[in-house]
Amino acid sequence: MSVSKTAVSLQQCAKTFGDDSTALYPLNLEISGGETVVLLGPSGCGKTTLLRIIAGLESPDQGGRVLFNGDDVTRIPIEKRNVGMIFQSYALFPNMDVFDNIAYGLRVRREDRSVINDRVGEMLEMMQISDLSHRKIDQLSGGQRQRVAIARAIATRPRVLLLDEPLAALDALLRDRLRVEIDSLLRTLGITAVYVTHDQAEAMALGDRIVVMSKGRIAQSGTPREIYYNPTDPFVADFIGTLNRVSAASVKGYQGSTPELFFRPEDAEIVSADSGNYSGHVKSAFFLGDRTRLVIAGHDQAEVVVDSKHRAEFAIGTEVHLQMNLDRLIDMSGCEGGQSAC
Ligand SMILES: Nc1ncnc2c1ncn2[C@@H]1O[C@H](COP(=O)(O)OP(=O)(O)OP(=O)(O)O)[C@@H](O)[C@H]1O
Repeated sequence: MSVSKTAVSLQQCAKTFGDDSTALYPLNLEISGGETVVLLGPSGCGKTTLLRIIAGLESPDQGGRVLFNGDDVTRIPIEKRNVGMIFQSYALFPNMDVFDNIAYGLRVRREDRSVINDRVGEMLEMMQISDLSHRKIDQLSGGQRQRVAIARAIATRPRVLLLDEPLAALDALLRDRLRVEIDSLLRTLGITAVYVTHDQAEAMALGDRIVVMSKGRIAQSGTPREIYYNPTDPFVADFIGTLNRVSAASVKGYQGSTPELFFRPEDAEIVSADSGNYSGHVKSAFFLGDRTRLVIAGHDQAEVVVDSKHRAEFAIGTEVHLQMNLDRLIDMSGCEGGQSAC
């Protein structure tokens, strides 16, 4: 990532629909040039509303301001903000072919024919759809349509690219492939991007920074690693990945003073009966191919999730022993409201 000074700045942006439906409480967010910021959170937390405020499709409530490279664009409509948008639903023109869809924004700007031809050619090549140039949109697969939508959004070289769950409608394999391509595209072009998703894996893979939202507020903002290993908000701790919580007294060999210990599934392994520092019995087991995800009812009444790489099957009720890596415990002391709130 090559980031430069602030490209997008949201200042005290709030949004209330009608009299009392608050989608966003006043929030501040600075996005650097070239940075990919992922807005992550459950349905209804305000991600799309925030994206629409950046786009100019919604105005923030009185007092909120949106700045692009230091210029106040709060009152400037979407068509004059030079943003590119990509939605889950593609939003392509069905009566035009692929070439004309990609060329659309350039034509609106009255670019020269040669500029349009060159730029569309470049986009077709970049998205590997040159052979589809004269196909109609309804003759394309979902993945191909999304490639066209991406090409169309970046053809005008937008100041900010806004993506709202662009991969949500695609099957898992295609989603993975396009995610890799979007990542390399954003990095190659150095575009400032804001990407909305409720998919953690997508957020982790694509974000230089993840902004986790909850009920119209920013719960935490940080790099994927910061968010995963140092959650500072109870909601984030719960929402990102799986976090196990056991009583310290039930863990053999633990000598610290914390009453409860928190750890990720990957930081414990199933070991033989005479070893390990924690035990319980198998409550459920899900075979996932490369591993089996086990839910273990601990002897301290905790419910613990771990992954086994063993090929053996685990019958419900089997006694299992875990070795939890005590050097990799998640420190929840920074969690607002203390551990009891987490
Ligand atoms: N035009 C509108 N009128 C009234 N309420 C709205 C409007 N748009 C959004 N809301 C409300 O604002 C809240 C935030 O919606 P928003 O679409 O931003 O959430 P989201 O996090 O993007 O959710 P999802 O992941 O389901 O798309 C929701 O409670 C929603 O019902």
